[in-house]
Amino acid sequence: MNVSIVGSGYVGTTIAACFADLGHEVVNVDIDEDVVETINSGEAPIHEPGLEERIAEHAGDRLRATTDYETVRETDVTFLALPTPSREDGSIDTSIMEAGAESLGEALAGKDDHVVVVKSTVVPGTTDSVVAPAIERGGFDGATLAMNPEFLRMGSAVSDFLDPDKVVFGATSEAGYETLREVYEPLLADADAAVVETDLREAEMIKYANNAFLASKVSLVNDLGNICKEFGVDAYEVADAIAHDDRISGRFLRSGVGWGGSCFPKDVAAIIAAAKSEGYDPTVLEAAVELNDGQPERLLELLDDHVDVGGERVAVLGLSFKPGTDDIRGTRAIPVIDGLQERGADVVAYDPVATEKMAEKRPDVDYADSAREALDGASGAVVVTDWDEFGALDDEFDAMAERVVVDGRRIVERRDGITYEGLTW
Ligand SMILES: NC(=O)c1ccc[n+]([C@@H]2O[C@H](COP(=O)([O-])OP(=O)(O)OC[C@H]3O[C@@H](n4cnc5c(N)ncnc54)[C@H](O)[C@@H]3O)[C@@H](O)[C@H]2O)c1
Ligand SMILES: O=c1ccn([C@@H]2O[C@H](COP(=O)(O)OP(=O)(O)O[C@H]3O[C@H](CO)[C@@H](O)[C@H](O)[C@H]3O)[C@@H](O)[C@H]2O)c(=O)[nH]1
Repeated sequence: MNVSIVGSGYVGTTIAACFADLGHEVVNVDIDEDVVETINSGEAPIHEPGLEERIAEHAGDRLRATTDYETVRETDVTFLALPTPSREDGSIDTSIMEAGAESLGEALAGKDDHVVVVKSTVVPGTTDSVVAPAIERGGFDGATLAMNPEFLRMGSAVSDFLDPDKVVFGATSEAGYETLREVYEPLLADADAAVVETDLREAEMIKYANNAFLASKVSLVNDLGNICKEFGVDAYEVADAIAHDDRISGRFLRSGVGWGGSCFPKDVAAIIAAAKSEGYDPTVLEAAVELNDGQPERLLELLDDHVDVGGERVAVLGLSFKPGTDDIRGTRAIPVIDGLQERGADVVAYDPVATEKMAEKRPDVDYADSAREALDGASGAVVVTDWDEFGALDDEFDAMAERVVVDGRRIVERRDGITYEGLTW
């Protein structure tokens, strides 16, 4: 099939390269010329394992990128993979979606029909009441609308996309379902995935329910972990035991300093705001956010129990929101750094890949080139991200002025000679 994808970020580029790999002719449309050039030169505009090889193989052949929306006319179906950020009050900001949908409408004007699939995460009703009118404002009223939420994770985007546990097709007509079935046919032939066919609003809500459930699961395990800590109980032993109950499952059961990223904070905030706008207060989701917001301070209070950090050098190990990525959006490192600075500490931070991004955002922090350098002379260390290399730290701790380590991710090996505190164990 001829597939166009509007937006070449994490989602748009990943699905474009994967659809090309599955045999489709794919064009990526983006307003960013650098992104377009990068893809056309066979390189990946973002770092994801398996992406660069796929782009290198298909660019100039089954995969191309352009800033010219007119190209979508030659395709059978267009996926909108545009950002849906939060407004100040947490509600979804659809302005980028609307701008993209209007440009799409202009480009499609005069065509008989075209299937438009919303890939972005949008609150129930958006495809129908925001995207469709925007396409019409652009000048095209023949769109067959569909909604196909994406569940890939950063750091494993390609493998998550190619081997999903489910795919969700929301549509208003048989033509919409039929197109999605055809696009996904080569993927579903090899993957053991459930296919959920539903209406537009349900498809939109399934994405929020998925993220809200997982974020709340982590908040719940953090809540239980905080109780464990009060009783001197090891929350990880408890979690490993309850994980045997397949109604609970062992995934997303790692307690610690909380969840971040470009999706959980934004999406939980958006669905809370959407619920409130309809007059419903989602008590559990609000509590999940509150709990998450409190974990960095609990981490620092454990440090306070051992060191008065005012005027002291303190090492922050890990800056990305999770290992395997340089993404710092929603990272717990920011509230941890803020809390340390409020206490008058001299913060020195280290991350294997995210330092550059954090330095742009927070030039007020000192950055080290290695964990050893960050720990050198520090009167305390806090671990924010579970990078494997922190698990291998050993004599690096010997250079600390006071060997106090507070671990927010259960990654550092407890050892003789250091005062070790786990956040929930
Ligand atoms: N990042 C993830 O892990 C992930 C996973 C699942 C779902 N999602 C959802 O997918 C959507 C896209 O997220 P993302 O992370 O890929 O975004 P992103 O910010 O990485 O990329 C968006 C791209 O859209 C381009 N763009 C902006 N305006 C445009 C326009 N008018 N026309 C063409 N291109 C335009 C930008 O230049 C950018 O390259 C969001 O709704 C997000 O919530 C993201
Ligand atoms: O047991 C756990 C699991 C995760 N986390 C934290 O939760 C956050 C999110 O992690 P993860 O879900 O792996 O990262 P994302 O790449 O943000 O992926 C989420 O957000 C995407 C965008 O919507 C969805 O597509 C994915 O399905 C969903 O997992 C990170 O800060 C993790 O450190 C924990 O604290 N404990």
